[in-house]
Amino acid sequence: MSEVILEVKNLSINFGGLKAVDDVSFEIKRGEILGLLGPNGAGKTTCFNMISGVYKPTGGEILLNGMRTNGFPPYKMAMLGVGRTFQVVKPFSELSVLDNVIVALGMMKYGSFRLSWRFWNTAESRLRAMEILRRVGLADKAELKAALLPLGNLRKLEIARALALEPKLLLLDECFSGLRYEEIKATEELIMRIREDGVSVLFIEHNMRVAMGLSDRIVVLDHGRKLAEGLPAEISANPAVIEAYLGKGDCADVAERQ
Ligand SMILES: Nc1ncnc2c1ncn2[C@@H]1O[C@H](COP(=O)(O)OP(=O)(O)OP(=O)(O)O)[C@@H](O)[C@H]1O
Repeated sequence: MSEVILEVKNLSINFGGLKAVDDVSFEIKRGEILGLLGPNGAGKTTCFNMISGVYKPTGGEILLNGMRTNGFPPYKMAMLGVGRTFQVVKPFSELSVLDNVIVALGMMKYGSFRLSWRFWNTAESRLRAMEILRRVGLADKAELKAALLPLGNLRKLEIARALALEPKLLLLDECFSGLRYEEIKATEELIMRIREDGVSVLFIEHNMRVAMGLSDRIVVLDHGRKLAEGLPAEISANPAVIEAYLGKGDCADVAERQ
């Protein structure tokens, strides 16, 4: 587990006078699960937006497999192996679960939704999409309209669509949010299986128990800056982390774990 997939060096972005991300550095190795934590407004999603090409950093560097990708557009980052899910799930709700994955496969092949219709309904695309749905545990829902799925399955569909891009790095933005206990367990197992396939996972999570249990390492942001980095046990015992959370009345169970 020593090959570095993503390196973020002194990453910064300003929105007007606000330093939303300020001099943040960390790296992720192949097959590693890294938790990105921090109170509301800490800059976590903004980091995702820079890594996935939505925002261009105003300072610092993003290196994917050693290649500088600052300012690359999202489709290019997807082609280079950065898959992503969103805090708010965004399936094509009128399409079936299977067709949602087929569209994502077309994106992988053609780089645009406009052209991905070419991939539609080929035997190859259906087979591949079913394989991905089996991987995430949604094969029996393939023909259902996405709009009919409950949140837990919608989040699995988001992960399926990201997997269609055959990512080397998967960014998961609060993929446990709103899930029931059994759904959380199933999603944790899914992420562990994804990692076993050699994919690196960077995930944003507010639920401390989930973050501590799933992460190999954790990076904590606060007010755009890196507050701490370490093993889950080190993070849960870190006074600065406890203060950042308790100060905001958030995630009090960091302290409980000591
Ligand atoms: N496009 C933007 N324009 C202006 N300010 C922004 C923009 N995107 C994010 N911000 C600001 O940057 C800061 C960091 O936001 P971000 O969404 O990255 O935080 P977060 O850690 O993901 O928070 P949460 O846990 O609530 O999702 C916030 O103050 C936010 O209002």
